[in-house]
Amino acid sequence: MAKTGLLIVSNPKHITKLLSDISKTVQNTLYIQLLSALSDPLGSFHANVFSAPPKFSRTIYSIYSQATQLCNNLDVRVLLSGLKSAVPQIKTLKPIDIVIFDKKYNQIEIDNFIKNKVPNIVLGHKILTVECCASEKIAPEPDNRDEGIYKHVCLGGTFDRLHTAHKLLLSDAILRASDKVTVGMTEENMIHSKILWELIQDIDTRIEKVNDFVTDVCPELTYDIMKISDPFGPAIVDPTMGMIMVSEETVRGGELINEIRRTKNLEELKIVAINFIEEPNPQPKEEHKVSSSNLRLRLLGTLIKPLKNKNIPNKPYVIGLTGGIASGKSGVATHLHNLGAAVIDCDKIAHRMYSRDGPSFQKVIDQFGNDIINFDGEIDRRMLGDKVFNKPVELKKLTDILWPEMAKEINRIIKILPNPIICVEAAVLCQAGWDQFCHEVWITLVPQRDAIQRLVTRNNLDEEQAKNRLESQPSNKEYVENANVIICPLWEVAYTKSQVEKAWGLLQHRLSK
Ligand SMILES: CC(=O)SCCNC(=O)CCNC(=O)[C@H](O)C(C)(C)COP(=O)(O)OP(=O)(O)OC[C@H]1O[C@@H](n2cnc3c(N)ncnc32)[C@H](O)[C@@H]1OP(=O)(O)O
Repeated sequence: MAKTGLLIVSNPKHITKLLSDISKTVQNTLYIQLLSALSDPLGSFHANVFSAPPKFSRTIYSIYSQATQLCNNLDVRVLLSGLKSAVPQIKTLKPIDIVIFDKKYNQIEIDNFIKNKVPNIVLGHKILTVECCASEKIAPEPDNRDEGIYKHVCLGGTFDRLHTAHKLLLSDAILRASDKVTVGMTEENMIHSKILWELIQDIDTRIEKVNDFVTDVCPELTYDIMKISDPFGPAIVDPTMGMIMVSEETVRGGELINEIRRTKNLEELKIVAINFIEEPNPQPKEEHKVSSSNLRLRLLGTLIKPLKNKNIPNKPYVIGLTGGIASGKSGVATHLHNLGAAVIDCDKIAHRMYSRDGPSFQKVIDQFGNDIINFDGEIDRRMLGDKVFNKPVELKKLTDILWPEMAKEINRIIKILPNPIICVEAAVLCQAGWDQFCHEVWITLVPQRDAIQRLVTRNNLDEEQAKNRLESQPSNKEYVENANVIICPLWEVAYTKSQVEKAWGLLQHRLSK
């Protein structure tokens, strides 16, 4: 299979057939160059079949929405330079391994075209012709397209895991800009309300991906891709901006920007809204439009980080299950148990360590005093909890006593359990360094506000106490950094179970290798 393909489209109506065929031929990136149907032979390449950029908008919408349905595994990039003005050559950042035509040309035409128009092509490249008839259906065209071209166009967003709807938004902005496009990229303070925000790519990665795309599809424009920490960015102060691209659901944001511009005697921005691209195969909890949230949801249960080689025996296979307080670890452990894993509950091991006959009983009393002893001679865990939760120094004194004994006990149990897969459930597994004896780290993740709510109802704590408990633990972001697999038990039990089953199935697949 070729890594990077260049598809030369003489008639966009062929796209459906072309994309279905090409997804079997090209592996990573597919560039699409729209070629004028009137520009035969290929030698006179420049686009003139479409008269003005708004018409390209419809074609590009159609291509990206069909790409979503037919070859979502490919990074599809519709090249825009030739659509804005005649350009002598097709420039691409990645070298082309295969050129695909949608109609037959003779060998001399093809050779000349490749030689003159495609400078970034690999030696030994392939040529493919997919002959098409013109009757394929085209995706619905967006309505109310605006006709104007503006010197400086702006847009903003999070642009997590750049997908076809982002590409469409950026492409439309590029088509409508004569000089410059400014892209405002939301900083972390603006993303906390998003679903699974902890999985959003870091801002530098997001900027890099957007920059890579825009400079690839249209290197002629100037781009300013900047971080923004409020919903307006430079759009409320920059007098050179003339237009803002928004999505259907952020039109109100554009209007707010204009309200502020009016107060500063700045000209209002033309607001152009782009239609959503429909999600062809929405799964439970997913939106019906192409979205980054859907992509993040799809990560649940999958291996999000490669496994490290650890110097531990292959068998049994140990999953370290960790996650914040009240994040649903025990529920996930139960699902794993039902699937055949043995579960070691480290909270219970800790309790055993300082039970009256346990190895740490006296040390804990010596450290925290006789007043934590109950009427039955056992340590009162609630009292001990009050002494250590949200008091990092005190908690460390307790864990310094307990963890070494617990680690010994856990490793002893791992050795004697008959199950091929063992789950070690521990709230602060990685902080204790116990990920060292686990082959994988799985985490449970729920938003902080939900964990607080669970603690209030489940543990009978008031909100202040619940917050204190949470604060004595690592943040969700820290958990995510250590995770190989993430489960989000935020919704109904059946959905959590389906995530665990997915993760289990993928684990079996990994183990079979
Ligand atoms: C490396 C590990 O993760 S081992 C498992 C965690 N245990 C320890 O670190 C031992 C120290 N902790 C303890 O001895 C007890 O938790 C006490 C005495 C502080 C409190 O006892 P209890 O009130 O009975 O609470 P319990 O042991 O059920 O723990 C309550 C929650 O705090 C979590 N927790 C316990 N210790 C810690 C800790 N050191 N850091 C962060 N969270 C902790 C528990 O995992 C549990 O989470 P969950 O509600 O999501 O299941």
